[in-house]
Amino acid sequence: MSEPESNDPLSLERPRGTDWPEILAIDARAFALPKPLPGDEMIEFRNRAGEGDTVVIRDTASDGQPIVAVSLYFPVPVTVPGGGIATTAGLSWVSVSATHRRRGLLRRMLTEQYRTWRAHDLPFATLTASEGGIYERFGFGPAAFSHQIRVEPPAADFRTPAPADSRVRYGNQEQIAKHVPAVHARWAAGRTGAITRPDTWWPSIMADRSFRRNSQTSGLHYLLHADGYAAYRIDARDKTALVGDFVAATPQAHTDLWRVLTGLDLVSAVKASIPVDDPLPLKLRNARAVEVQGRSDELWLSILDVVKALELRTYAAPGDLVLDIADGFGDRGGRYRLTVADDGTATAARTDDDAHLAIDIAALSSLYLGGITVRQMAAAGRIDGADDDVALLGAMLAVDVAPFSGTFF
Ligand SMILES: CC(=O)SCCNC(=O)CCNC(=O)[C@H](O)C(C)(C)COP(=O)(O)OP(=O)(O)OC[C@H]1O[C@@H](n2cnc3c(N)ncnc32)[C@H](O)[C@@H]1OP(=O)(O)O
Repeated sequence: MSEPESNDPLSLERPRGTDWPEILAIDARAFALPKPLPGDEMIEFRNRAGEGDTVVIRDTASDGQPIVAVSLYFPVPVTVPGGGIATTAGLSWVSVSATHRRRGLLRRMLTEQYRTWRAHDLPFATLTASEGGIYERFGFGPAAFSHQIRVEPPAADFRTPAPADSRVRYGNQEQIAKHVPAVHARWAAGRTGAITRPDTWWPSIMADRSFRRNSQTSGLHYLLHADGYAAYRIDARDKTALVGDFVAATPQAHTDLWRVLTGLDLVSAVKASIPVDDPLPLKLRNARAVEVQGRSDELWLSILDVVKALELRTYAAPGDLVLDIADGFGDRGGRYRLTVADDGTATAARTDDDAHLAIDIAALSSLYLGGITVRQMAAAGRIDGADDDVALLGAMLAVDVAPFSGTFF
């Protein structure tokens, strides 16, 4: 679709094949990166982008009609409470030229992307955010979180004795290619909030493309375990091991892999991003050996189709509530009845009945995976209703595992 308006030189369009080098250049500039992706990386990226939809805004009044903004989404599978895997619209590469910022171009692109998502019946949109203040106005809320940790190997004293065999081996290329995507998919299917990486993402990850590292770091070392893997690189400047991926489908794999990582000789510290409820500190005699240096919002979520989204997950307690949802951006606002049966499955429907609770779509999206509790949200004044109804919604939405996505996109 192309929509040049009569006197508006800024035209929202789908890109032409020849636009991609310019799109990548705009993106690198907007994200303050040193340079755009070269040859092979551009092709891999285009293959990913081709699975969704890209929009650009062209300044038709300028010489050469430069592209001044870009936004795209690709399908991103996310595991929801109960184990279902939902295809979400993964918004990414959102860039507006410094010359055209704060003139509504992001809003215009998102309005078009939102229209496309609704036309494709997608239940959610997701993103990883560059800044925390941008996306709530469009109905996104932070929904999964991670801890950035630092462990000094000598301080990591496991409560259990080391086995005679570590059960972990460094993998060669062939072993990595065979094992890693399969065990990642197995792990992701069992972890709320996890992203199952589409096939088109793996070539770039396996090739360890330049944008994934800097000139001071080694390539990725893959530690393989029957039920997991860890991929880390060494930063030569301070001899730290930077864990890029840590995937353990069983508690034993988690212990075995961490034991090897925290046993790396000549390494000053191991740094990783882990779920906020990761058991690693509890496996050590001194939990403070795992120093939490930061907490990030990993994955943002926006419920696009309230009925579909509410019915996709399962719930921890039965109940019946009418939610009055506010939406300042899209078409999601209104009252919905959520009814959860004894087996934890739900039905949802629009209703004219009186509401028990009022909440906006971004706050509900933040609660959806269980990364923020209803009690926290209510304490922040972002749910309105009687205490009993707040408590009931809290019991219904409760999860026993903190959501963790494990993939930046
Ligand atoms: C999913 C991702 O890709 S995250 C990456 C986002 N991109 C980047 O960070 C790259 C660098 N930044 C940019 O390219 C641009 O500054 C963007 C994309 C963040 C914003 O684009 P703009 O065209 O300037 O935004 P636009 O003018 O449409 O603003 C829309 C609204 O968001 C607000 N907004 C825009 N940027 C920000 C920000 N950084 N922080 C807070 N609010 C913001 C505006 O005030 C406006 O609010 P309103 O409509 O409610 O009054």
